[in-house]
Amino acid sequence: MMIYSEKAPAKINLTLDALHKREDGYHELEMIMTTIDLADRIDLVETDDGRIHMDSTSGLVPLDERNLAYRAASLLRERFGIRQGVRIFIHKKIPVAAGLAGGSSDAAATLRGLNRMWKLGLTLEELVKLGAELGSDVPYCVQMGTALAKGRGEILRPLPPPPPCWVVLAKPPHGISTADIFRRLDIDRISARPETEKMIEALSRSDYPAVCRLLGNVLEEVTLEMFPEVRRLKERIRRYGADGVLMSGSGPTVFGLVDRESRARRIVNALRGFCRQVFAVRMLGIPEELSARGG
Ligand SMILES: C[C@](O)(CO)[C@H](O)COP(=O)(O)OP(=O)(O)OC[C@H]1O[C@@H](n2ccc(N)nc2=O)[C@H](O)[C@@H]1O
Ligand SMILES: Nc1ncnc2c1ncn2[C@@H]1O[C@H](COP(=O)(O)OP(=O)(O)OP(=O)(O)O)[C@@H](O)[C@H]1O
Repeated sequence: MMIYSEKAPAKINLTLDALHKREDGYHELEMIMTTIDLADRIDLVETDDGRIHMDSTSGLVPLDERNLAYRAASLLRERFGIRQGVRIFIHKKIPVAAGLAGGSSDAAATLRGLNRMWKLGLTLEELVKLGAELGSDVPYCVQMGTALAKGRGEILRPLPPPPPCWVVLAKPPHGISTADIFRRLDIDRISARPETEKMIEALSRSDYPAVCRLLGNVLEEVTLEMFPEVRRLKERIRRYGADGVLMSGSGPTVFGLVDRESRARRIVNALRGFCRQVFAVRMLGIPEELSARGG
């Protein structure tokens, strides 16, 4: 029995800007995302019953067609007339409904893995296009690394990786509905927008202080207003010594950037009493680090 394993890493937003609301109800976005060393693992095994089976170490993810990984498999089966079935096992490490693109990354890893298993011969570009049919974050998750994403998230431009540093993440206990946060966003009342171009320049110079200073996310105001504990968590991470702090995606996960592992560990220990899900991980913005399969 052959197992096809794929690593499904989480992302964080270094910037997130919403330019306007579109006719299709989605928001025109401009955001910089980078991959971090916090990952699910997807194991795929072929079955001959022509069905999609799902299982997971987490009780928090749906195990039917509501799961984005299920939908990824279903999309490939229909589009390419595949008869075989598949058993998808998700080893869940990424917190659910956290703003870290966990479900999207699982779907992207499923696309990559099934492309190998079913020998579809699809290029990364073709997989990115298929990913766009599944969700706004899926195209980026197919590609991984550091990228500027525009449109709904499907127009991608690779960027240089962030300077080497540590990321401390804290996820408050409740999950957040992305749709809910976008619904409450008032585009005309955004008080501070990230300077996307300057962030791109900072990445090109590998300028760590500038990257920390330029972190920005227009959804933060909305989420912080709704959940004061997320604001307090953010303040705490800064107080404990992070060089830059931001909420990722629509939240509620908040992250801090730190230049040394010892400082990252210290912040994690200080946060433990306030938050159950705390992690210190490295950025994975470099392509060689991402090409290692499995995990
Ligand atoms: C906030 C981010 O996480 C940033 O990375 C993503 O843009 C959200 O990505 P996602 O969870 O894959 O999003 P989807 O499942 O496509 O959309 C969830 C909901 O978010 C809102 N949404 C999402 C993306 C976008 N560009 N504009 C939107 O308004 C829509 O109401 C949509 O119904
Ligand atoms: N494979 C999956 N892993 C986690 N959640 C999934 C998965 N498939 C579907 N879901 C559903 O999607 C919802 C959002 O979960 P997810 O962890 O992807 O959120 P997120 O990290 O906020 O995503 P994003 O940053 O892309 O908005 C969950 O409430 C869950 O019911």
